[in-house]
Amino acid sequence: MPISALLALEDGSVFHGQAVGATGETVGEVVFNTAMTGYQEILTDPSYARQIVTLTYPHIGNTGCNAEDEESAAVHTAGLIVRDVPRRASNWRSSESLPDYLKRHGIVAIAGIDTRRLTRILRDKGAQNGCIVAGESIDVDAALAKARAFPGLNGMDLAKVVSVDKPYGWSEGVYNLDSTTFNQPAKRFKVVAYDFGVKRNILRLLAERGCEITVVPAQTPAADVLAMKPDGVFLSNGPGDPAACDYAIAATREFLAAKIPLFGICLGHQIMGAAVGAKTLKMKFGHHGANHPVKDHDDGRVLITSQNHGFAVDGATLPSNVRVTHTSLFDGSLQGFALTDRPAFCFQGHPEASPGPHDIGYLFDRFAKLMQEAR
Ligand SMILES: NC(=O)CC[C@H](N)C(=O)O
Repeated sequence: MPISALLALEDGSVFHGQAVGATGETVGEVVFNTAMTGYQEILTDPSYARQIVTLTYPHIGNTGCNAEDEESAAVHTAGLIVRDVPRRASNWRSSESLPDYLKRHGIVAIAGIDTRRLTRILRDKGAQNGCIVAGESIDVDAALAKARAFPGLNGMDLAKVVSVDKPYGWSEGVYNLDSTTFNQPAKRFKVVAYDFGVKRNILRLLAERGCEITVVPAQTPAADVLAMKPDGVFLSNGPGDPAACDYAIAATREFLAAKIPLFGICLGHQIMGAAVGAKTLKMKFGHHGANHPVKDHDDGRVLITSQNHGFAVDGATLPSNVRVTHTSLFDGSLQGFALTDRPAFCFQGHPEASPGPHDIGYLFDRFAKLMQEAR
């Protein structure tokens, strides 16, 4: 007999389904992601902390789970919602089924609900706070009350929560063709990467460009980083509200003043936006998927990108020493900018996403070029 599960949203919607992960309960902000593959990368992306993800693609778990596709050492999503988990996983790399993987990581998940209805609610009303309960006895009213009691992500500083305690080094490049060992590229640049919830493939793509990387905790003061005399500083992706990361915004201002090459991705982009004086805002339902068209204003190309953000930098509030480099063709929102008087630029989407489109991977080359030119 399957174990029952329930999803309750703050707007009063209730969905009945079956448990496909751990039993228990979880609360968070419910968001939808339109990627057809990459569920394991999504689950282990620290940017999803305190968020419950529903996938719009109906069959999730087809290729099972493996040890290589993890974007961090833990599952960070607060919960998972899917339409259907296939009974058998089939892939040569699969070492565990998705339900077993979720149970082993203690992640509460629900399947068998109408994810199209759920996604329409999230599109119409905006991301909703929600609660999943999985187990033998479920109290609907208690689940609704828990969904409503979740404070929401506005004002929540989660970067320092998911970050590391101590600095560590990273030198692995991308996977070799055997898919289990890594390339070890020659090192040309010393880079300090702030871990606000960094994904491993970002570090791999930096290493692939010749970066010898020291990953540092989110609250590392800029003076400590500058004392390491890096060629460049990287600001990572991460969960929560960028405006709450005052320590990171202050550090970024110091890096800008020092004219050190600077590259930010997603939360890092938002932190750079706040550092130059722009406002950040909460989007209605955000961008979460692997097929988002983005225009590069330098050459007019349209690039397909991976995205995962619920906050954004308000393009109307950028100062005059900023050049907009990328715009979303879904909603016209700001996707990237560069400073005109500093070697600093950033991107809102995920140029490293794997699996996912590689169109925007040239941004890593741009960072390497900035560091080369600064020598
Ligand atoms: N992927 C990220 O870095 C997300 C940034 C931020 N937490 C947001 O939701 O917009």
